[in-house]
Amino acid sequence: MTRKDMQPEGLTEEAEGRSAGAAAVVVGGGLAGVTAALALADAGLRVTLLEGRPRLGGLAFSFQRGALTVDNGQHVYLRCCTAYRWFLDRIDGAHLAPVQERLDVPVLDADRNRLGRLRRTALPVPLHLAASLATYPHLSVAERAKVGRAALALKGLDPADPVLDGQNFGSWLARNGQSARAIEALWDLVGVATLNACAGDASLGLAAMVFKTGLLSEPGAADIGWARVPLGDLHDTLARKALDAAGVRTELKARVTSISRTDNGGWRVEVPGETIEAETVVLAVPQHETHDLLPDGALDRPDRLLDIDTAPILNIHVVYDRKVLKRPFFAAIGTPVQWVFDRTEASGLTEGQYLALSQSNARDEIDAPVAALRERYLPELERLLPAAHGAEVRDFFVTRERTATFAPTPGVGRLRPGARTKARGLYLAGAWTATGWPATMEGAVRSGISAAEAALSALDRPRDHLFAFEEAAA
Ligand SMILES: Cc1cc2nc3c(=O)[nH]c(=O)nc-3n(C[C@H](O)[C@H](O)[C@H](O)COP(=O)(O)OP(=O)(O)OC[C@H]3O[C@@H](n4cnc5c(N)ncnc54)[C@H](O)[C@@H]3O)c2cc1C
Repeated sequence: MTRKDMQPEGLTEEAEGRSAGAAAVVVGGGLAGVTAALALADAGLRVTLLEGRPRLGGLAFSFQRGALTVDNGQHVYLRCCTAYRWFLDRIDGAHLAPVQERLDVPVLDADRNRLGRLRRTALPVPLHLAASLATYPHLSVAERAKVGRAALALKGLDPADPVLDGQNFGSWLARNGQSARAIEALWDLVGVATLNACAGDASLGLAAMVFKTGLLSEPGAADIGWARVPLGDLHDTLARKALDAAGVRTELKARVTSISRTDNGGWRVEVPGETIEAETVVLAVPQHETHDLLPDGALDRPDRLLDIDTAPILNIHVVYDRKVLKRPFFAAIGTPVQWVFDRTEASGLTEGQYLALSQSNARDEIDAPVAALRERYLPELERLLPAAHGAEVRDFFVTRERTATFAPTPGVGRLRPGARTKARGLYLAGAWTATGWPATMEGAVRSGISAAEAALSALDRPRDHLFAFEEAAA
């Protein structure tokens, strides 16, 4: 195959000048696709990134609502999310989404009107959480002791064990002496936000992955990081800047309609108005879109992709005329409210306070009318935040992500394919692929790196520049 055969059509002279070598097309400009595109370009490939929407960032994006810049959903990550942190560094955005110095989560019990803290010390694992657990007011002394024992039992599990994937986390917690209260006030408090499912609906393998890595790998592993700017500043603006600098040709509003083999064994990628040929294709779109675009024979059981269910996340946005919350965020129990973040500064609001409520595992409410959500949540916020009494609500709106994550149900692990397919030169990426992680930004970035690694290895290209999971996590 000649080099000309492999050149994307319509490349500007400038882009052509910057890029050299084999051509790759990445389909999907979420975190997985952007990561794959950067990693391939950094290895010297001539990369075209095709994104159907008018922006990059996929499921983690921002939009304008009048003067307010709103994130579609509050996103956090943990210090143990080493690949996402690498990504932030790579796009020069780490300083805009810093990690708290030490894990510190205020937990408000609405029924008992009590504040607890989940904090860590600098002591080694598992002592780093011992003091906090010993004084956690939302659990009885007996429950705290049992939580400690369950945490140690969890430490002995291997999240990659396929047997665990088929088991139910809720049943495991019950078998390990966890009360309904301990599940609500601790396990689900963390688990629902990270897995997007309650313990009773989650795979033990994925839950073990989250709790082992987050709470039991290193003292600082669960320190929380979040963007102090709109998500779009990171995942769209800075990502685009990095892609441009790496010589990637990025096309927005370019929805791929088909991927097929060329006569010379490469790939033909169709977008309305253009056909692009390439030796390597990374398909970094959600599982259902992957199923629709996947060429015949690429996976043994493509229909299995359709069995990977999705789970919704609801975000409720409230703008008050005054400050009602002093902390940057808190979690709540004894109320439908889950996690609440102060987004005032990030959104550009200059007067009053803007709170974003992140409601995971939101199947029951994802389609509820705004008026019903308003009636339900404003009184709950007043119960949690006394300063909200008498404050004027200047704006109340919701964002609904019906397919926010894949559902981490028991058995989902065997449905998730890896980066390699049976079709030479075609690779899969996306948070839903077999990363070992739940659907997270970390999983998305890892999947993009895995796809690039597989592609570069097949092309016999250097891979030293790629983020190395284990080393960086150590
Ligand atoms: C409300 C919400 C809150 C969340 N909270 C957190 C959190 O706190 N922490 C965390 O780590 N994760 C969180 N997540 C999950 C995280 O956002 C996702 O796991 C991650 O962004 C997925 O990235 P991705 O690249 O795998 O997929 P996507 O973001 O889905 O990207 C796929 C891209 O492919 C594009 N595409 C689809 N079809 C085509 C086509 N035919 N042609 C071209 N392009 C196409 C889509 O437009 C999209 O941009 C949250 C998600 C949501 C929705």
